[in-house]
Amino acid sequence: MKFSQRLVTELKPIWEANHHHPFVQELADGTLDIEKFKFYMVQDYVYLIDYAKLFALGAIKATDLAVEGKFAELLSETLNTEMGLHRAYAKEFGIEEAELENANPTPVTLSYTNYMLSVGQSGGLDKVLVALLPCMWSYNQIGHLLKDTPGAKHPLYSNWVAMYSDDEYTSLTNWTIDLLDEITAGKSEAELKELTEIFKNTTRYEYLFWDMAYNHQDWPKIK
Ligand SMILES: Cc1ncc(C[n+]2csc(CCO)c2C)c(N)n1
Repeated sequence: MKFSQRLVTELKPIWEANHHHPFVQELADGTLDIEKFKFYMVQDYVYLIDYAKLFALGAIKATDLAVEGKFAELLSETLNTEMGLHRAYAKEFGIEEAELENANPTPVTLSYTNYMLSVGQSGGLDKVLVALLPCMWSYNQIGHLLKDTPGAKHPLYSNWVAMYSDDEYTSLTNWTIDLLDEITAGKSEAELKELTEIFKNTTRYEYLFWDMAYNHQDWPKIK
């Protein structure tokens, strides 16, 4: 069995919880409170600044030129296309670019990005991939799930849905899944277990990220 299939089977309940989170459901219905979406956008921008560095780590750990080039493409895609969407939203909300860039990460954002970067730095390409994949893969799935919902026609949320259900993004996600399957073929059960644990953690962080945004979870206000 391909490693990616094993991940889907083992982590199905967490994937489903992510897809059914009220933030995602209300985005689909087009009923999501705009203040929650704004809070999410700012945190996601700060998140992406660090997340993009995982693609740079992928390029560092790549053992052939084609893979190194693809990670460079993913890095550029994130910094320009994906974060471009966030900058456009921020402009619409009257949030300055500097404010976006200098926003304070919440405990969940900080913990999620630090976890991925520390795992990515500590191992080989396999660890970089399991750390970064739930993020790409789950958004691509959510993008497709939301494609035919009221959210896809919502004046504000339609661009978000279009971005994550886009064919180019789907093919980048599939390329990453295939690469993981390729480099994990023949690994021992102990190695696969360790990789599954990392994948599980970042999948759970995805849930926490929706939850943080939905509930505006931030640092305690202590003067
Ligand atoms: C918390 C969080 N998780 C996943 C994504 C989605 N995402 C991040 S990088 C990337 C690859 C292409 O740029 C994708 C799809 C997000 N934005 N925020």
